[in-house]
Amino acid sequence: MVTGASSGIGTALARRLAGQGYDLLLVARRADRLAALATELRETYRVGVDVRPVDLADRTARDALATELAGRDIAVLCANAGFSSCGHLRDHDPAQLAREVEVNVVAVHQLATAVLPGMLARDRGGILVTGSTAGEQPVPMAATYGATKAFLNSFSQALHEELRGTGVRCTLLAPGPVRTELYDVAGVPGIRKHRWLRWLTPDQVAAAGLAGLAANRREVVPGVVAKAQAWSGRHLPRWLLFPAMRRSVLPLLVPGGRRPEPRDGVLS
Ligand SMILES: NC(=O)C1=CN([C@@H]2O[C@H](COP(=O)(O)OP(=O)(O)OC[C@H]3O[C@@H](n4cnc5c(N)ncnc54)[C@H](OP(=O)(O)O)[C@@H]3O)[C@@H](O)[C@H]2O)C=CC1
Ligand SMILES: CC(=O)[C@H](N)C(=O)O
Repeated sequence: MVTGASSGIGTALARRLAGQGYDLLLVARRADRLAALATELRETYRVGVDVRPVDLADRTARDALATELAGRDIAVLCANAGFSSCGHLRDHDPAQLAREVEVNVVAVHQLATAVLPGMLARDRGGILVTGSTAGEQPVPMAATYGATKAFLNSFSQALHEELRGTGVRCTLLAPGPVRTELYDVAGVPGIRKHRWLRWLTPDQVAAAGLAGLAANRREVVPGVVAKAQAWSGRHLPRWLLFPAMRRSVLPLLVPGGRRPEPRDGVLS
């Protein structure tokens, strides 16, 4: 099962799993994209593909999905769907920020806890959680996003350790910059012009994540930039890290490309 299969890393995960012969259950909101991907995967790899067009921010729809999953033999859960709000927190609709928490955090937690008992009963299974290097430090201009990813990075690594000695595994996939629609959704498409971020493709990230899950690794941080982000997020004191972020990535996280000024308060 792959959430966020209609785009980016999720589509790449689905293609790679289909290539390994897995039947698939694809989840996202855009039914047309899921249907097109399902057709492609059935024709290319001769696997069975079901689609569930579900808004993971919708508790009722999510409950129904979780109930279905709890009753099915799910071999691999890729809890990947997510999105980011970028810019000042004060400029965002609180309801949309709450949806970000629902999709990025609550849905991942709910789906993982739904599949886990069945996996443990079969003593077999894998959960790949797409967190982020953004979870390794607070991220001004993406405050909600960074906090949701901090939850995922923590949760998935803790679960990895809890599952030691069982046939079930959990791996954190913590990418850095990946060339996907995430930045269009966040209103900062121009960030992709910045080549120094050494953008990875969704397929490179999906391949690394699935290889890490197969090897039962605690975490996978694909690429040089992501490794540098993760290291600095974990080890640099905030008084050094925040000024460095102000000079590098934070101005790129402002919708409309406006450079944040010191008078903006949170950045001064
Ligand atoms: N791109 C990057 O640089 C990085 C991305 N990540 C993470 O990777 C994951 C995948 O993102 P990425 O591929 O980059 O971005 P995309 O925007 O390309 O894909 C996001 C996916 O999440 C799905 N999604 C979003 N909101 C919902 C919702 N309410 N209900 C169901 N599905 C939803 C989208 O489907 P639909 O719109 O059809 O519902 C889409 O399939 C995310 O968790 C992201 O945080 C982590 C680090 C870096
Ligand atoms: C910009 C980034 O690298 C970050 N990992 C993200 O999650 O978007």
